[in-house]
Amino acid sequence: MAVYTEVGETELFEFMAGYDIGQVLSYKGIAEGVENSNFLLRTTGGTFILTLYEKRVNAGDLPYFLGLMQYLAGHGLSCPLPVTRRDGETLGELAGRPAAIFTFLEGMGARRPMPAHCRAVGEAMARLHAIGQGFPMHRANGLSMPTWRPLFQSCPDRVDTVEAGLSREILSELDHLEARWPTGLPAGVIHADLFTDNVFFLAGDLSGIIDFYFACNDLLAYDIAITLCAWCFEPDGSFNLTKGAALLSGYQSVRPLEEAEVAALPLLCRGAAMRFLLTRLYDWLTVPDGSFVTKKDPREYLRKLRFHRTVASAGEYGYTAIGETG
Ligand SMILES: Nc1ncnc2c1ncn2[C@@H]1O[C@H](COP(=O)(O)OP(=O)(O)OP(=O)(O)O)[C@@H](O)[C@H]1O
Ligand SMILES: N[C@@H](CCO)C(=O)O
Repeated sequence: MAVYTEVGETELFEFMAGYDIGQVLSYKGIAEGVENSNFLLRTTGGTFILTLYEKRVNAGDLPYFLGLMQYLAGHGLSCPLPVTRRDGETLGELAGRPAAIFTFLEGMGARRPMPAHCRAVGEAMARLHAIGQGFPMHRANGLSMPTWRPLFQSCPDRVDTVEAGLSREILSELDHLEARWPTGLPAGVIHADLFTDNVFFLAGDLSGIIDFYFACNDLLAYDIAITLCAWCFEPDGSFNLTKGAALLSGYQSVRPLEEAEVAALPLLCRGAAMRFLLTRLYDWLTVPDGSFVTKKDPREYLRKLRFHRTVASAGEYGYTAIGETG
């Protein structure tokens, strides 16, 4: 349940006086989500999402996240739009936390993604990348490749209790990634957490993208790698080539990949799997049981990493050059 901070009626009414979106009819905590406290807010002006930013989000990054959502929405990408207050700001303070209100997006995450969902998410990601080229702010990726070894080193000394030999496997993989991580590929704004719970569908069509709190500037193809990892594996751990092909062709219908990006894809997928393996591993070993933060199984990403290690070329993810048939 992601409501870490309770909000009293009086303080909410005071906060709402800064906005021009009508009288509060009701507000209710939202169970989903891990990082922040979210409330469904109904007013005489419509339905909104109220977000209170908790400790795991760096307040200094909020202008980038909110500015990005405003920019993307303003350029036709469907995502929550931060509502502007009477004083012209989008960020305020409520219950001692930075807080903002967003437009409500209809739809829900695809519980069992099909190839058509994968194609749609590929296309939407490419549009995000294309629009993001004009966004003037910059935020370094706080979970980029050089941060992975220190993150691993900060894990408690019990890594091998998750799986025998895991420390050794991670260290050898880090050596591999550090020696070969690509440079010079097209870069720009990436979502960096485009998992199935962050992409909404309505009546089969993609209705919007949420949760920009890992967005940053990094390699565009790294975002594709993250998304392939999140959308194209089956519950039994196998990679679904049809879904991979759909995601990549959806992406390429908007932005064709460069040869160097295609060549780097297997390595970027190993990196993406490592990033989520490590953050999940850290939480697994440090977050107390029964806390609000839902711990996700690091072994899911260990299995994905092992698969990517067997991949020799992007064709094994379903990639075909534009104009060729798969
Ligand atoms: N603009 C929106 N419109 C509709 N629903 C939303 C919107 N923003 C958030 N939600 C709802 O709130 C939930 C949590 O949002 P979000 O994923 O941004 O939270 P979070 O705490 O950053 O979580 P995490 O990073 O763990 O996914 C979503 O799953 C969705 O149900
Ligand atoms: N998407 C992340 C969690 C929060 O962003 C994961 O599945 O590990």
